[in-house]
Amino acid sequence: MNTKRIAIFASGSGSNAIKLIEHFDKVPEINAVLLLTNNENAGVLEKTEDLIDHAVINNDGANDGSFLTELMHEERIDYIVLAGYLRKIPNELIKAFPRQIINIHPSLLPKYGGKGMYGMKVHQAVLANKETESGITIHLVNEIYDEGEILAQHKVNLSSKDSAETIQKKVLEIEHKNFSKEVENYIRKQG
Ligand SMILES: Nc1nc2c(c(=O)[nH]1)N[C@@H](CN(C=O)c1ccc(C(=O)N[C@@H](CCC(=O)O)C(=O)O)cc1)CN2
Ligand SMILES: NCC(=O)N[C@@H]1O[C@H](COP(=O)([O-])[O-])[C@@H](O)[C@H]1O
Repeated sequence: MNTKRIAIFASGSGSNAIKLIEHFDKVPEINAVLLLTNNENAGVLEKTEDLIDHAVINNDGANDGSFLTELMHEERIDYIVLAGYLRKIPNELIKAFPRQIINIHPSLLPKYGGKGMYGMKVHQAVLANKETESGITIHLVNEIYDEGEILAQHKVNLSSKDSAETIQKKVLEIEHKNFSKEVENYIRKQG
């Protein structure tokens, strides 16, 4: 496999982005080369300033498919990995990178997905419905939030003692454990 270049998109604290960067530091054929965020105050920026190049865009840029496509081509990006990125990926970028944009969602899709379902909102909804399990979904990105082809799911058990915060903690734990490897496996499978 020729060396593949990954861009990571994140909007928040970036714990998954950091795990991805650390993981691919040890994978010679796959390089995480760019971190893009739509949030100039994102915690991920400070935490990764010495680890990876940054692209900070505003929400107009986040909505501009041709701008994002041009930027990804300029950086010779092969795969885009969304790690807590909260803006809709424009259709033009999806068309320019078919089956090359991967997202992680903190629930067992199709439950608890779609517009408005992100971060703690997901775990609050899971709690409110007294679910006995939750988990993560790693999927390809299409034009509709959280409806792309599912690549992998991993579950966690919940009890009546759980709060939204403890659910979030359990889910983050399996994200950190599984996301990087699932991304690596998928990229290797594409050759
Ligand atoms: N075209 C796609 N773009 C994105 C997808 C996708 O599947 N297709 N996944 C999301 C990530 N995500 C869930 O995994 C998600 C993120 C954000 C939202 C949402 O409702 N966002 C708000 C804006 C929030 C903000 O900017 O603060 C909104 O659109 O009103 C839903 C799901 C990434 N992009
Ligand atoms: N729908 C998208 C969504 O909710 N993504 C979720 O945002 C969190 C980002 O945490 P991080 O910034 O610490 O990686 C993660 O739990 C991720 O699954």
